[in-house]
Amino acid sequence: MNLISSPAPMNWADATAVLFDLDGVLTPTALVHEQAWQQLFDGYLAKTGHAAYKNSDYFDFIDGKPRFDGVRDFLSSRKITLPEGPLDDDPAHDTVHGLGNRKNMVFNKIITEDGVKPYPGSVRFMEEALTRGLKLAVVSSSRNAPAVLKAAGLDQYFPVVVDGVVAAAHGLPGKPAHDTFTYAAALLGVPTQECIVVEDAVSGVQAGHAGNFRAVIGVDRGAGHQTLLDAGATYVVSDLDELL
Ligand SMILES: O=P(O)(O)OC[C@H]1O[C@@H](O)[C@H](O)[C@@H](O)[C@@H]1O
Repeated sequence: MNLISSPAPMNWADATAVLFDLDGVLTPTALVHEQAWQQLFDGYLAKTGHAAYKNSDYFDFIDGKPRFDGVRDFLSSRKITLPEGPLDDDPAHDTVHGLGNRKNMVFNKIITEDGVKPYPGSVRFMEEALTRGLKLAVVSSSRNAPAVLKAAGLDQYFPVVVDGVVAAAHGLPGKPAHDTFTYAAALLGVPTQECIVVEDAVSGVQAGHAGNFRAVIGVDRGAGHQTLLDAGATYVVSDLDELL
């Protein structure tokens, strides 16, 4: 068990890049994902007569994973097996892809109506990294990452974005596997040992821990400090502002 508490200020020595998760790290959109998943499974479970969805289901089975892995892992926690269906399956269909696409409609409706404002502390941390000459990448499970970055006005900061679409196109396994972070480091041309990973989800912290990275900063937006430490975070903060 890792019990190191957060250093303040941040020790940037020997780091040349920061690999940021997006939803829940740079933008509060993890909450929108959480809400969209809840709406999806509230409807599906009530219709099919299963026990109701719990808040903890998101953190236990879905948080930080690629969309369809989230569907599969939640369904298997309830011992429900559904056909996969085609990737672009009709959101009305009760298949893995149909359910995932149904959730995506809810997510996009909320983002379109409400817009996206980044966490101010994360923007300050990102700017500090840039001032120090570090390279930046976003590594997100989400297929919506480019649209969310644009809506938040952050797209120009990130020359490398490894999202759910890029991962699928290159056959990279999603978080908790480290491969998407490792791929982003390669695209930046930086050795993984010089990269700092920043993550809010257990699956994302596990991904950072599984790779050979310099440090994994856990940002606790609801997963729990100790849970993130146990998943392999080097240290955990409530907001990246604490490190400046
Ligand atoms: O459905 P999308 O937008 O492709 O992405 C799914 C996942 O994207 C991640 O970034 C979120 O942290 C997850 O919790 C979410 O479920």
